[in-house]
Amino acid sequence: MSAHCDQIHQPSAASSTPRLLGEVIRLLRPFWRTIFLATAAGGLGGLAMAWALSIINGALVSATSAGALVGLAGLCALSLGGQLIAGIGNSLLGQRIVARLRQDVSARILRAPLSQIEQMKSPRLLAVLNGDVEKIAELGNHFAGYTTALAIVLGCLVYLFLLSVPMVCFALLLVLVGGALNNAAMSHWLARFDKARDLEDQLQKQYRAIIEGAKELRLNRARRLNVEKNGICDLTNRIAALNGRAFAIFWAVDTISIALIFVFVGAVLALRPYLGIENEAITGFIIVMLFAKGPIEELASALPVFSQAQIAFRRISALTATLAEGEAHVDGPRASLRFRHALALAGLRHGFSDTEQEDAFSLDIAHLEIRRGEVTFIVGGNGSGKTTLIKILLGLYQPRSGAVLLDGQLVSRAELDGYRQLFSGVFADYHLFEDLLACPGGEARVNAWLQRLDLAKVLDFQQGRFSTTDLSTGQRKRLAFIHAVLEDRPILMFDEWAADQDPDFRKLFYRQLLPELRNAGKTVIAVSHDDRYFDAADCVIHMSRGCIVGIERHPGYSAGATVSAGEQHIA
Ligand SMILES: Nc1ncnc2c1ncn2[C@@H]1O[C@H](COP(=O)(O)OP(=O)(O)OP(=O)(O)O)[C@@H](O)[C@H]1O
Repeated sequence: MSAHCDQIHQPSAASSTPRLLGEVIRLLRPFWRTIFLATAAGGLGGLAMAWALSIINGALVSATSAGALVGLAGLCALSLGGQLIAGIGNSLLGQRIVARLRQDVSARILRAPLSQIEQMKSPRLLAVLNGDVEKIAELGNHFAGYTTALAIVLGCLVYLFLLSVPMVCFALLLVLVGGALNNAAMSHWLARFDKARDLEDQLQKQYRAIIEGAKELRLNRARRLNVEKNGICDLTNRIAALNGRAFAIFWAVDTISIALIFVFVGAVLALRPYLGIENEAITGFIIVMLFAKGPIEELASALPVFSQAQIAFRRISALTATLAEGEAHVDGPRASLRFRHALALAGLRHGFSDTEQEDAFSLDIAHLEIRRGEVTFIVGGNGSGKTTLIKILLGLYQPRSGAVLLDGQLVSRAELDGYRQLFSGVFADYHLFEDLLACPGGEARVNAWLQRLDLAKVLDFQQGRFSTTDLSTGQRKRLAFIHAVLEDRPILMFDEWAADQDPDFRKLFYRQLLPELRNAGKTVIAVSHDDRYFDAADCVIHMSRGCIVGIERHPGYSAGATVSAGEQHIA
């Protein structure tokens, strides 16, 4: 165990945002073989197509030999084969990149400090996980088509070059004009896509409100109309208008670019007598230009998709940079810590605001000890800091200053994940999982608990899973209790667990379950507002405005007095 308190509790330094290009290279590097194969196959396919066009062009102006036809068939096969390999390769690549992005963002969220996740709020995280990654997936799905189109256009340019150098220069000039137009327009549509993406974060919040606030919104018509009109409708209309304008700019420029091809073809036809170029070259040009129009349009249509993917990638990159620090100890060697005597906090100070405002909440605890094998209640008014204290005790928040001590020794950063494994519990805003990862005592033990907490009639447990979590509020919390107990950790934490229970279960919790846990050698930390049961604790810590204002010990309290040996189920 480390002897340096500041090792644990220093807030991590903010990492600089990694450069976008670096991120792209990092993402693509593992797939370089697929990228190389798909690009080479696509390029070969495009060149073969251009060569085939040259044979078709030759055949139009002169007699066709059998050998030329066989060559044409071979080139068509090569072109199709190349396109097939490029298509499959790029599709697989796109999907693997999306899978990797999803894994990467999820892994960073899983490793981020809890305070960071709480600060970011779920709508922002969900917008990245769902919206932004989907935008990249969209690009991935179309990527094969784009690379094949690019290969065909490049192949056509090579063929045009072989036909007539001055005319290919003229064609390149048109490409440059088209490119410059697109480039100038791109900043306009990018700005609109970017603004629309900002609004997507707000839209996620509204989605959350209409799902999580379903009851309230049905009871309150004014609020429902407000969410519908000023929230959803307004935001979706603004997003649609921004995206619509961006696409309108794109289509205007796209039309001009395609018009340039017709201008070119028209100019060649009109100026044919004056150009002094052979007929074969002229027909070749026109065939190639008309043939390449499709792939050119496809490439142009890729620009907004690329722009949106670029914005999405920037968002993902910004999120991953924010979460980059992570909690290295989460992946460190598994230290199995033992809890023998007591947990303690010393010189602890924690707040949520970066500025030291006078009225900002601050938790200040000079010293606190939680003894092993005791039931400790943390009590106090709303907002007095009970849950914050719990999160620090469980190693979920890194306090601004001060130390968390396990059996008198500081818990180092490297040990923090191991330290957290000493606890299980039910938070006030708990999440209920449907499965049990481990089940010491087997199904029989789980079923006994379901019977005891009157849940056996509404669900059962088979093959490591509970049949449902669609239960009443009190039933869900009882199921969460079973999860916590079956994890068999030395310390159990309950944050206002009994608040949702009927009087019988409340009594069962305070008068039977807690004493049984205590008798089984467990340490229990419970946040409670049930003052009529405060006597069920060995120690009651009273909190007010972030400070401990009193510690009440009940030395005469004995669980054995309330639970007879025959009634003890937990041990
Ligand atoms: N994630 C957070 N970000 C900013 N402030 C927070 C956060 N969590 C809690 N607070 C603030 O910290 C203070 C203490 O909150 P805490 O949840 O610890 O109180 P509590 O004693 O558990 O209250 P209750 O009895 O209502 O559950 C409150 O004033 C609250 O506004």
